[in-house]
Amino acid sequence: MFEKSTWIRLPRNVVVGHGVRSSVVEVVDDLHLQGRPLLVTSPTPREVAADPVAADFEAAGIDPAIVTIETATFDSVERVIETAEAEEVSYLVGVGGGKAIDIAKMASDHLEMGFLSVPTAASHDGIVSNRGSVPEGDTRHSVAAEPPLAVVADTEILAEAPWELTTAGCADIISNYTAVMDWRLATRLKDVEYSEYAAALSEMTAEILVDNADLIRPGLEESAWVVTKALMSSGVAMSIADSSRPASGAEHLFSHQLDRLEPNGALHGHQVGVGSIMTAYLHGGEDGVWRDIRDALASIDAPTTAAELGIDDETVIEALTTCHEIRDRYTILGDGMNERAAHEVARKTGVID
Ligand SMILES: NC(=O)C1=CN([C@@H]2O[C@H](COP(=O)(O)OP(=O)(O)OC[C@H]3O[C@@H](n4cnc5c(N)ncnc54)[C@H](O)[C@@H]3O)[C@@H](O)[C@H]2O)C=CC1
Ligand SMILES: O=C(CO)COP(=O)(O)O
Ligand SMILES: [Zn+2]
Repeated sequence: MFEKSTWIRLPRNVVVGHGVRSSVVEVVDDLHLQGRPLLVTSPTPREVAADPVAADFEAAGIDPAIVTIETATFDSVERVIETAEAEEVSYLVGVGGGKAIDIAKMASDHLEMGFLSVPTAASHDGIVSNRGSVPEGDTRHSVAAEPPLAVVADTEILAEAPWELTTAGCADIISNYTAVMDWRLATRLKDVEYSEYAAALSEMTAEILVDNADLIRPGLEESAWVVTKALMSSGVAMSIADSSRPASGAEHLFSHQLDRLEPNGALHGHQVGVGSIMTAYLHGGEDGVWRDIRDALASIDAPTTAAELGIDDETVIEALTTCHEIRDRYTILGDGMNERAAHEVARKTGVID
């Protein structure tokens, strides 16, 4: 008997384009959401977009509450939940980079409330996904969370954000190549659940981005458009898989470990990009696709070395040799690299000197 079932949760409205920030209230109306919103944001995105969105709500006769978080932690999720309860809000709007959006989606999951995603940076592929990513102690959780009811991505805001945020988003997408390699390996060796559709979508997204790399240039609003569409497509792949597997493999474990070792390190996307160069080497050796990944990253101004990340060589080696312990996710790192092997891959790929 065929007993398989799946439940894919995706946004109902996706609004992307120039000036669409001012459509948030209209989108709320289209979704028939009633009552007060709670805007969940972080300091800079608050100035850039959350305060203007709050003003749009006020102009429409809706009184929004607002909470500013600084970190992507369970404490922040707790603070947002407490604020939502105290302010008696009916739905949440995450306004910011990956951290604010992750916190909003996890809090709305707990509160059983709808949530809208309003990215202010094209820096990560959590804009649409139904996952949150949060560190706790020695580990990094990939938490099931509420997917957004709607995404409102204003390309004018995204294009005006610092350029490195956009290149980080590109690198987060390029890292899908190695994430999918790890996923297929884990399926073959450990029989982990696998979706050919999600894997294909994730790879195709990376491919389209790389093919359009010449359109990705600072100051071009079209770049924000190309990158944002890729970030959404990658997020949909995660939602189809109901796992971050299509977009997160060993290169993400490496980045998550760097976050622990060097809390003021580089952007998430930049770290996973450099990780991806090295894990591609581990998968394919000298003749594998690691050079293509490195060149694709370089072509969109993303870092390809530890020095460009601003992280010292020793920390890279420590992260490589310990990051398999971050979570129970089988990857090309297996049960861990030893120090000599880590030096070898980091040197051969030019990540360290
Ligand atoms: N849930 C998921 O599926 C995914 C989650 N993530 C998570 O997202 C986080 C990384 O996202 P990021 O956006 O890199 O981090 P972030 O949210 O810390 O943003 C990076 C910086 O950009 C600033 N910023 C944002 N918009 C700006 C604007 N318009 N102008 C000027 N500054 C602006 C922020 O204030 C912050 O300082 C990590 O915690 C990562 O684990 C990443 C990918 C997928
Ligand atoms: O960053 C992600 C995908 O780009 C997902 O994060 P996790 O590695 O925590 O699942
Ligand atoms: Zn990522």
